[in-house]
Amino acid sequence: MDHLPLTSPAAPAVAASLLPSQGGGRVLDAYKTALATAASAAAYAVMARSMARELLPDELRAAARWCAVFARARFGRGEKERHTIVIRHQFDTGYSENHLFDAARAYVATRIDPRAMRRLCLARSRTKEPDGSGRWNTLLCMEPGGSTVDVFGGVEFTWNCVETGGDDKKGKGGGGRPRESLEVSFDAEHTETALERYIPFVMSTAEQLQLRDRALRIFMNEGRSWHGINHHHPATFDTLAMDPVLKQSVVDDLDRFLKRRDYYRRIGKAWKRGYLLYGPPGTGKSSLVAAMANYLRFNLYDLDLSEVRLNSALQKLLIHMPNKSVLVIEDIDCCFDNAAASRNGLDMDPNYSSGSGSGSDSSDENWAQPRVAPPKARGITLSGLLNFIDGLWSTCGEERIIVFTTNYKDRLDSALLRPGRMDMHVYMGYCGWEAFKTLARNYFLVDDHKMFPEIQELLSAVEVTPAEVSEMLLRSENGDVALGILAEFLREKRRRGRKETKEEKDATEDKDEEEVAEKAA
Ligand SMILES: Nc1ncnc2c1ncn2[C@@H]1O[C@H](COP(=O)(O)OP(=O)(O)OP(=O)(O)O)[C@@H](O)[C@H]1O
Repeated sequence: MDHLPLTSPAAPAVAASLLPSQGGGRVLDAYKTALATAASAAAYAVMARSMARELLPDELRAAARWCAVFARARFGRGEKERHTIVIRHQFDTGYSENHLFDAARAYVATRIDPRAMRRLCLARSRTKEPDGSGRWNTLLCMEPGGSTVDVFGGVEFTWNCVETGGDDKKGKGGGGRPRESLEVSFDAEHTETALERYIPFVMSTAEQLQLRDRALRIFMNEGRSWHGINHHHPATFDTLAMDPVLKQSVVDDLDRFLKRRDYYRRIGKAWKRGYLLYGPPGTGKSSLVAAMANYLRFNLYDLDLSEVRLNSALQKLLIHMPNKSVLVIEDIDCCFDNAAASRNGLDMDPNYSSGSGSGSDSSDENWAQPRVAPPKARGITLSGLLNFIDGLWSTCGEERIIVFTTNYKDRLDSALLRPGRMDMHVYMGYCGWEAFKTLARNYFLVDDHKMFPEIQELLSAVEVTPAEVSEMLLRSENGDVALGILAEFLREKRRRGRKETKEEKDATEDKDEEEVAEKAA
């Protein structure tokens, strides 16, 4: 076999530099021999590669390639320095728990592939809520000796579960029992990423998981403190009957808010967001608040201002609200006393004409008529509340939502409607066709029905709240029957509406005639 020609452009230069002035003949020979040997080795390698390509099946070549990569990774790793962060279950004294260990364990549980583990530990614990109720948590953990790999920002982090100790010597607080640790290892060059980005990410992910799993609570004010009970309101954005575009815009707004911690810091604003929900009673304002709390997994703080007598009490309540919570003040239009009532020390405003009390009365068609008002806050003012929310309160906490609800947006103090005060105004209106379809799907799992065309037409002709529709749909478990009841209810509403319009028209005509007669007389 012929040797390959020596075509390397470097060769003549190298050869020239090797040419000594005397005895150069032997050196030159040796150089030529070396080059010829190298060239033939290269030629053999090329030939072997092309033979392998022809003779070996694809699978075998892929396996060989994998072995090469594995060997490189395995033996190459030895060359790289590895660093390890040890997260002990307990500190050395053995008395205090290491919360980072719990966070890491919860995080690693989400990264374990059970199929890749020969031994797994399954733990179930019951957490006691302050109201005495219990909650079960199930966690998949690694057993000592277990290992799993996580990739973050392109960097590989290897988690190991390690058990140490376990001898009979009763260490201080350790009781001689083995101690479990989680260790995370990575290439030394990624130490900064590990400490500054990965570990904070592990902790925030664990916090999110904990938020997701925790039982939500609703707190109500009594005197100067909050009292909470578990919050099981079933409303979610899926069950809420409202205009789909508006619903999506509320969800998007909440999502944006959650992601904007750094943004709020950068622009120097408190990380809070205000929503004003308005519309007739029974249109779902309270349900929307519950859906928001369920969506965010935030606890609800339902502030009854009639219980608050002094500004100092209000401030104490607000300061004691933790982060990640929703503050709701319902019927804000009737929370603050007017000056006259204040002077008289009255709790009730006889001229009150809000349609809503503390709960909703869906069948009340006279919601705009005068009623007995709920007690009002005395000693505190709306501007005092708003100033506190915008001022001190916003500096002592973050990630908070404030919701005000009202049946009468037009009666609200201009201070509340000022741009920048309530970030989003959401109108909760009468039940439209899309909202009805959500209710029908919720109640009877139907997307279509022979009665739908008539109901659609009736809904466009009458004003009916989602609460009224829900009430009709609840009257029977049989969808055909319930939709029939609803259609009859809507027909009756339309009949009454027409009659009232006719009576009003007749009355106006009578009045006009009377006036004409009087003028003629
Ligand atoms: N948009 C809606 N979607 C689903 N259910 C609704 C909706 N609106 C009302 N409901 C039903 O009616 C009940 C009362 O509604 P909700 O209390 O949310 O209305 P509201 O507008 O807050 O009334 P109020 O102004 O009187 O406080 C809810 O528990 C729910 O069953």
